[in-house]
Amino acid sequence: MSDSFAPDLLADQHIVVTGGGTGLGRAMALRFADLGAAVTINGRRPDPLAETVRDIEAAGGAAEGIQCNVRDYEAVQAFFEEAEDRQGPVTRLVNNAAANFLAPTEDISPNGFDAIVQTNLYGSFYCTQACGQRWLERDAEGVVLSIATTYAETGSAYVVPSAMSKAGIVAMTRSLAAEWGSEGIRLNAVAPGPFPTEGAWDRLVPDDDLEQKMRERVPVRRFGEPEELATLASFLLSDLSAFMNGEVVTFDGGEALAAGGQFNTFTRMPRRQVKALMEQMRPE
Ligand SMILES: CCCCC/C=C/C(=O)SCCNC(=O)CCNC(=O)[C@H](O)C(C)(C)COP(=O)(O)OP(=O)(O)OC[C@H]1O[C@@H](n2cnc3c(N)ncnc32)[C@H](O)[C@@H]1OP(=O)(O)O
Ligand SMILES: NC(=O)C1=CN([C@@H]2O[C@H](COP(=O)(O)OP(=O)(O)OC[C@H]3O[C@@H](n4cnc5c(N)ncnc54)[C@H](OP(=O)(O)O)[C@@H]3O)[C@@H](O)[C@H]2O)C=CC1
Repeated sequence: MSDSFAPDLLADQHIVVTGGGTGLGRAMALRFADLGAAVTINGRRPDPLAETVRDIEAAGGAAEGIQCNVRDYEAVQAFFEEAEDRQGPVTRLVNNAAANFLAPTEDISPNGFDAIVQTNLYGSFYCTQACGQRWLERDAEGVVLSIATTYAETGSAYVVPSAMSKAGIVAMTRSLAAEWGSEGIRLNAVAPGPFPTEGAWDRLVPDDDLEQKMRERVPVRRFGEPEELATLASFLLSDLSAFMNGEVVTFDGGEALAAGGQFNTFTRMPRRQVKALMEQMRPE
């Protein structure tokens, strides 16, 4: 994808992308490597990791894939040791790995709740803390970018463990932006709207009809493209955004805002019809 970033925007960076073998994580890993970064990705399944590493290397980039379950504190410690042994000090972190499913809240088992919250919230904390400890010890600057959701702010029916854990990630981002900012460590988050990845769609979009309804909720009448998110993430990890700290950037084609406006449903009607209705209501 062409963009106007300098081709070496992320040179000299070693960027960890959790869950970087698939979906949005993969798109970010590919872009970061294209902009000169050494990239280390993790995840539980070896095949997506190997495929993404292969694709990055084929494009001339540097990448390593290391299996890791971010729910496991010891595994996260071992992952960062291994990542730094292979490609040197980690300088940037993207908390992207996540778990989610649609479920009536009254039916969620303790294990189901744990699977989501431990991946999203604990996993992001373990990785962020591991990086923060290293950067503080080394007196090194660093940047953490976490992938949240728009419903971290509003809440959402049927994805309660995800909403709870993403809200926790936003709280971590804002808290550590204050705590570590003076040490040269910045933390920001992106709150994406719908991006049709296999991982999300298999678990969250039951059929074509609902997919169409989801699309119509977005004012720009389309879903996001992973490459668009990768472009924003590249900016947020680079020094171009050096003054941005503790921010949550909504990236959803206007979907979340539109959901709240009292009269936004009029935008689903043909504009000519809306104008006629409004004309009728004007006083003589
Ligand atoms: C479109 C707008 C987007 C909105 C925002 C999107 C946010 C996202 O996060 S999209 C990313 C989606 N990607 C993933 O979720 C990838 C990772 N997911 C998984 O690995 C699984 O889906 C997982 C979350 C279920 C975890 O898998 P695993 O660790 O292998 O665990 P188990 O299969 O053993 O299940 C654990 C536990 O959870 C219960 N469970 C699984 N699926 C459901 C379900 N659909 N409804 C209710 N409960 C479910 C399962 O039964 C287990 O509980 P117990 O039976 O009590 O042991
Ligand atoms: N797609 C969308 O519409 C939206 C996505 N998001 C967020 O974007 C991010 C990426 O999602 P997306 O690309 O769509 O979905 P994916 O399912 O493709 O991505 C999730 C990734 O996380 C990895 N992962 C899951 N559990 C663990 C674990 N315990 N340890 C390590 N890695 C794990 C998965 O690999 P593996 O299973 O091999 O471990 C997978 O690579 C997530 O944070 C999601 O919440 C937010 C809003 C909207």
